[in-house]
Amino acid sequence: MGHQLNTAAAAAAVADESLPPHVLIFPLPMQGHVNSMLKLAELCCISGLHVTVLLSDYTHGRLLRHANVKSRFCRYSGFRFATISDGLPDDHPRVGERTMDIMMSLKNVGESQFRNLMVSTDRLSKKTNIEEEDVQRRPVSCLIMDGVLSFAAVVSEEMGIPYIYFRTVGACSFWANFSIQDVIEADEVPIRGKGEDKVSYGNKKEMDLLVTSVAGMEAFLRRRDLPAFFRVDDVNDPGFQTIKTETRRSTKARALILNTFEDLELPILNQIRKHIPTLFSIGPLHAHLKARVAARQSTTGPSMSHSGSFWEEDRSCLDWLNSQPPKSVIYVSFGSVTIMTRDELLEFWYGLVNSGQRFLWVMRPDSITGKDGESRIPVELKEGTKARGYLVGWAPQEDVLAHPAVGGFFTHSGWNSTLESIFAGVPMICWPYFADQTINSRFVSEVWKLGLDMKDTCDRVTVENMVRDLMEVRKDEYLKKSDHIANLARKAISDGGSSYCKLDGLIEFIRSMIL
Ligand SMILES: O=c1ccn([C@@H]2O[C@H](COP(=O)(O)OP(=O)(O)O[C@H]3O[C@H](CO)[C@@H](O)[C@H](O)[C@H]3O)[C@@H](O)[C@H]2O)c(=O)[nH]1
Ligand SMILES: C[C@H]1CC[C@@H]2C(C(=O)O)=CO[C@@H](O)[C@@H]21
Repeated sequence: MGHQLNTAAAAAAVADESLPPHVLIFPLPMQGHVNSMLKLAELCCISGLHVTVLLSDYTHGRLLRHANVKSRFCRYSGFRFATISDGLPDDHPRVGERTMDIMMSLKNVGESQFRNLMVSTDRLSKKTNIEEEDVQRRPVSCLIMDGVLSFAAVVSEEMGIPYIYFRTVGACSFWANFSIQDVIEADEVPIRGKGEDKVSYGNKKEMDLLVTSVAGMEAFLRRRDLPAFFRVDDVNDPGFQTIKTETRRSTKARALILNTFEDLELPILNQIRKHIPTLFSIGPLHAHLKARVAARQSTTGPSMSHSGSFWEEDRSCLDWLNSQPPKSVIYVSFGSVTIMTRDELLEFWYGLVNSGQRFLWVMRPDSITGKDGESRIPVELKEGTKARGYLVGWAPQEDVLAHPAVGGFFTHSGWNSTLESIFAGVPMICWPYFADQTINSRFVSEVWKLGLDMKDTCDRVTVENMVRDLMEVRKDEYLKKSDHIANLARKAISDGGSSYCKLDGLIEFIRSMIL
């Protein structure tokens, strides 16, 4: 009997060894983070790894309702989701300023849930509560976690699981956050003299001063361009402090993944590499995934979209775009988190209509504060929109940006939107709302020269002038520059390109962790 048991154990051990590495991917449960981490998850599946993606129950529900995640991932037998709670009630808005609650709440409730899940499933080698099929997999051999969820690193260290950080923002924002202590010591925050609201935050003269303490950005980074986390009255602000410590903790991980490419952010990546030498820049992930899927298509059948949307995509806008002239439409979308007042909405709307340009505008159902019905929309806006505009609640954004009729993007400068626009060769007008967006927009306008930065203003005349500038007056100049950088992005994800090679390197790195 003893011998039989030993033989069974030995057989299981042999079976285990032949199993692929098992990666646990754990994004902050927000649209922008889940989008890019699901792309990485699919790339890992394509490379033959077993993958578990850990989401909040809330986010998982949104994906099941509105995205094709079931059909998208059922092609990979080693893939599955697991869930925990984000600690917020279902009716919490999870948008606007209250988005920070997601990170802060998970910080409080995440660690014990994560530990329980890992222990009760023997590091996810056993079936979880939401799983339908039981697939044999080894215990998690590597954790790839969002770079702001360091409580997961604590559990990982306890269990001896190697971990890698994936920060879903650009290198520019990561590096500014990494430099927070230097900026505080140089007395460049807090900004003294406050404006009355978010748009007019800070004393204008101080906000326009150059920041001297973020290495490599001295020539162009103004205080108003620092990630919006810096907009605090007190440097001990809990959100600001959390961003500082989470970012600094990245040095403890085995490696850092960024969704960017070498030709886009090389000088900043080199700054980061002085502190974190093992850095995999593997983006733009949305395009990288498409390229790798296309490369294996001949053996695996027809292509499928890679939607991870939390809202239903309204594809009718693609039909509308089909009937518009080439590069004539400005696409307007402020991502999944931005909210605006009714006054701001009207300023944008007048500006767009008065510019005389065609526009496709994503008005997310939960994005207007104090909304009180369509009846109060002035008739000239209704008519201008009927003549040259199209409104949707949520769009298939990657397809929209790739459409030949789109010639500009009015964006909030979320990092995914920025990369998607760069890859599609579409120039931008930036109206950053919070977080990393304020620095992304500075890089778009001053470093890459791909468009205009409208930060800290919101009036119809500025909107009208900027839309005209982008779509008419300086159209050729911006298109030429955008085309050049789009080519570099294409090169990065092609066979032998920087992101392509670094992704192969990352997969090898993960494989080496089970030896
Ligand atoms: O109608 C729409 C609008 C957006 N998207 C997609 O939604 C994602 C939005 O991501 P992003 O542009 O990064 O903006 P946020 O949703 O605001 O993302 C959060 O996460 C990002 C990554 O960390 C940060 O850069 C942002 O500041 C933060 O707000 C993109 O992939 C878009 O393609 C759609 O599919 N349809
Ligand atoms: C809600 C924000 C907390 C941190 C995230 C972030 C980052 O720098 O990683 C940027 O903006 C938001 O996506 C997140």
